[in-house]
Amino acid sequence: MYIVTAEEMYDMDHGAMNKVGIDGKLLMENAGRSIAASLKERVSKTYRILVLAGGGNNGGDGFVIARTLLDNDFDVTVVQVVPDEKIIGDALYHKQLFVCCGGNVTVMQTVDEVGPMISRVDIVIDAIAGIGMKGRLREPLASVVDVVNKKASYVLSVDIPSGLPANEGISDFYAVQANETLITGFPKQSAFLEHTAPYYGNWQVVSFGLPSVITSDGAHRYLWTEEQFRKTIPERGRYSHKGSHGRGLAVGGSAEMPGSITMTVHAALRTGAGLVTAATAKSAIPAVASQCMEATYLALGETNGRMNNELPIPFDNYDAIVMGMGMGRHHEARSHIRKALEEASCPLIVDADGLYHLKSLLASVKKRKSPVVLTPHPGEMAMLLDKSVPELLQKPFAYAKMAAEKYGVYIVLKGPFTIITTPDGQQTVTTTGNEGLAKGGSGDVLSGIILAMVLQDQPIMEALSNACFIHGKAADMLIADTHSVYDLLASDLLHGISKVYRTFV
Ligand SMILES: NC(=O)C1=CN([C@@H]2O[C@H](COP(=O)(O)OP(=O)(O)OC[C@H]3O[C@@H](n4cnc5c(N)ncnc54)[C@H](O)[C@@H]3O)[C@@H](O)[C@H]2O)[C@@H](O)CC1
Ligand SMILES: [K+]
Repeated sequence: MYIVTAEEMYDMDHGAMNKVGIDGKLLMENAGRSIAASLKERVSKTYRILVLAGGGNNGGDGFVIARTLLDNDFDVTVVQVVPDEKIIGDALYHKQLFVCCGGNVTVMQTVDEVGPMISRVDIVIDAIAGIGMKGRLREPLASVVDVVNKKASYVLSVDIPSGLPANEGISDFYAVQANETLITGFPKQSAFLEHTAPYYGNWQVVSFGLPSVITSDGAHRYLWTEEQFRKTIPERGRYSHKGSHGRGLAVGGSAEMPGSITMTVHAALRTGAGLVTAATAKSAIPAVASQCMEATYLALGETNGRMNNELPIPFDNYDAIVMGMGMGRHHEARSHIRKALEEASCPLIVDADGLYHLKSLLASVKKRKSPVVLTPHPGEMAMLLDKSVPELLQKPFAYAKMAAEKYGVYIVLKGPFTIITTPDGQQTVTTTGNEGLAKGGSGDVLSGIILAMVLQDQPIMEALSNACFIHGKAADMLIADTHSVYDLLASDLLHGISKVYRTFV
């Protein structure tokens, strides 16, 4: 499923109308009918429904919903929150159909009238404004939204909560707080941003009949769902052997932080890597080995329990490498990262402290022939780009794309909505996971899962998307079953990986 900006959605709408020749009135009919059909399935006819219709096509959708529900004997009325002259084109056509079918439209004179009407009904359908909103909602519509937010017992928004921007990068808005949103066509960027997503409530996508010849044109952002995971997860051949599933290397950890690399190698093995070696400070090895018997070890020279660069790492012996977790920010650790960039001819994944070192080496990354994957959380991404975290979170899609293209890297920008970007700017989003992951060690487990997935026979973009899906889904399955968001530990995720495989593969 694509994730779109308002402009991309309009391009598809216009393509359907101008290239294919589908009438806009028909698209509006489809959109409204899909939403009414969803309501009909689950709402009792004893419920009173009020549609708030604005002046654009979003309001037009509202008239179709009202007409369809009325035809199905629902108790539905429409309050038109803009004057008559603002209802034009396809929306006017559908308003007239509603009225001809016996529908009742009240044109709002003052905002004060709206409160009592909202208080009398069970469901408010918010068709005030859609993706055509420009800037902050003006009066009197802002006051109407205020009344909806204060008085409505249940709000269903059409396409997008009115007042909410569809695109990233906008912080000044006043919007409906929906209980649910039925999105027409494709989800908009704002459904995947921390500061705007909560306004949607629960959301689902409904179709308005866009032909696929139009939708496949030029979209470059996708939601990575369970369906994609099932379709793309590589099969494990009956006659495969450990070498078929890759030799992975994880470089990190120290005497003081042996847990990070332990979780990484353990997660990589649990996810399906054939062979995994942990390269860490010599004195950390007993602690790591006691927790993970299946890994092999490469003892690195150390100073005060932290790796130094006395002993070289044979980077070329591996099929993929992950570096950084718990390795420390001292300069000897940096020289291992530099060497890996120069010498390793396999995919290189850089996480945690490794990202800190990489900042000064970014210019040389593009010269590498084999892929580099960066796995920052927003703080690390902000550090890499010299931005503040709030700045980054306003426009994560744009910043990730800009950095991935500029440095020629894959970026896994971690968060409640993880955005994965390829060097040519394609993006996927995974939405699995929960607040139980907000604990030390979660990222180390993800690094291991990523290492294992990159080692399998699949394109890197799919490997990264599947890895993020598994990591989040493991957490979701654990809190649905044996754990809660409070007690979940990163090491519990290792068992969650098994649950994900047993359920979805
Ligand atoms: N063929 C299509 O284009 C389809 C469009 N659909 C619907 O149409 C919507 C987009 O329609 P439109 O482009 O007409 O735009 P909207 O319906 O989102 O709203 C634009 C209206 O809001 C007003 N407005 C803009 N900025 C404002 C502000 N800051 N304060 C107050 N009023 C403001 C405009 O004057 C206009 O009346 C989608 O969200 C979707 O619901 C669907 O029906 C599917 C088909
Ligand atoms: K709306």
